[in-house]
Amino acid sequence: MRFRSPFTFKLRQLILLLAITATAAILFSGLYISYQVQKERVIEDTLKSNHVFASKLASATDHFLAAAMQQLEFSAKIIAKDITNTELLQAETNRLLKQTNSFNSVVINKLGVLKAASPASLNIINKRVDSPHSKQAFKLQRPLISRPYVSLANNLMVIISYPLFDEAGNYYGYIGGSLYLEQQSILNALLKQHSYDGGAYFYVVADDKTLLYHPVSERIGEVGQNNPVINRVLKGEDGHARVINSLGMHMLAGFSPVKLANWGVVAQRSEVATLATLDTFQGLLLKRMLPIVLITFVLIGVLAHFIAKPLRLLADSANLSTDQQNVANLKSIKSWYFESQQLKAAMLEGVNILQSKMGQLRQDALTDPLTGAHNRRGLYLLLDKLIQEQVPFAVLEIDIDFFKRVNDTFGHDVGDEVLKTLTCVIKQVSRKDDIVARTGGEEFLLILPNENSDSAFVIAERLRNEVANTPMAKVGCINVSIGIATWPQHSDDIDQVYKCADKALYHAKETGRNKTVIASLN
Ligand SMILES: Nc1nc2c(ncn2[C@@H]2O[C@H](COP(=O)(O)OP(=O)(O)OP(=O)(O)O)[C@@H](O)[C@H]2O)c(=O)[nH]1
Repeated sequence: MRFRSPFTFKLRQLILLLAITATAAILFSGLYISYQVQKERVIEDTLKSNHVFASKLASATDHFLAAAMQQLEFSAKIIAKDITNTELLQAETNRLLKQTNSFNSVVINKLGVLKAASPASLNIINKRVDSPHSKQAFKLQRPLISRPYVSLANNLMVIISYPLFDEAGNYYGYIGGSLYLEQQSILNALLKQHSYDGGAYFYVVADDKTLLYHPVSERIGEVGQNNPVINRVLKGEDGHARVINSLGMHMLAGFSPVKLANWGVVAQRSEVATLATLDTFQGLLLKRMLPIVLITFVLIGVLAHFIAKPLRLLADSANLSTDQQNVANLKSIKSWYFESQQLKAAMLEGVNILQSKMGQLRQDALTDPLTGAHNRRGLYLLLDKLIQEQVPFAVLEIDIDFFKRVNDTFGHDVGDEVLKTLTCVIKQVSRKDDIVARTGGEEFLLILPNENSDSAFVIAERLRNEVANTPMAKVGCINVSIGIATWPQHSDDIDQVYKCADKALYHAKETGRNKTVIASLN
């Protein structure tokens, strides 16, 4: 039995392992790479679209502010014609409110006294207004957009103002429009109409980082944290960036400045929300691919089985046994690809060589090397078979007469040639089923199956005469003496039969040689 380590893998398992590992590696690395590429793409697209959105909104806000400023300029020109006429001032502020619908307007003279307001409120006309914006407007005497501030009526607002000069060019004050940030205002209405969906939103910041607009209205008026995107947009930069917002979320932000007011618009979407669709898609892809992957694995398994089968069968037959069954098994293995065919051919060749070598060895073990006749072991094997099959036979013990003289006279080599020639003569006289054996120096046995003493005697005499009439090289003619015994007539013990034949031969020698003697039956 061959020893097999418990850690020895079979070829089929290895092919399977290799193929499945390779398939899984290709599949998952493909999925991973495609996910990464798509992720980068989606992020890039989102950043760009957020930037485009922020740019459009910033441009719309710029246009809105420019238009508001133009309206104020137009009113300023009308007022300049009769600047002390408070009715005219009131009429103009009323017209402005009506024209813009939610653009509350005021006229404030250079002393800070409110001269007209729409919607009109008796309580505030002729009252002093002391806002930072007024001070700046009086000082700069030019069109201005204020920073967000809390008004007397506790409203968070932005003022857009235009300077008023009389026809002589003397500075009078300014006409201003207020935009309420927390309440419904024309600015709010403008921004709200640009809804942004899919988890995206935008906000607008003033130059002091105050939130002018935010979808969560409670946050309007809040001063922005140290947000890099706000910092960049307030520096006038236009672009996009990945940023972490105040809640610690990774955001994909596009930003664009509102140049006229030095405000900034930021449109952003969380990275998680952006990639959620991609994750769902990837999950769906994996789900759809799973049956194909499983089928592939099954096919790999079947293929691995067919690839490994011939090699496994060859390995099972690789004991180089010359047993016929093993050789037949080896021949029946279907080697359907080159390597297994080569291996099978090599193994069959090896078995053939082994078979012929073993046959030769077996033959050598049973044959006399000088004459090619059976040796004693070969003879016994064949006799055992005859005895087993109960085939009667005669034993002829043949001995050369005075062979010593041949050796002494002509040498040992010539003696060897005589032994070989005698073997040929014995074989010529005998039949196919007879057994020729050399059992001693110049002693031969000829076994004649199915012959009795009498018929064996006739054959022995024919042989003796044939020998006597066959000249041997250098030596000339020689003679042989023959003793005959039969199995089972003389004895059913083969050794006893030999002894009988031996006795008969001895008798032939004693009584003059060159004769045949049948052993007596007693
Ligand atoms: N050349 C040769 N001679 C052998 C071989 N084996 C035995 N002999 C010789 O055979 C001879 C047998 O001689 P003996 O037993 O005295 O018998 P013999 O001379 O034949 O006389 P008888 O048998 O009594 O007629 C001896 O000289 C052996 O050396 C062999 O293989 N080759």
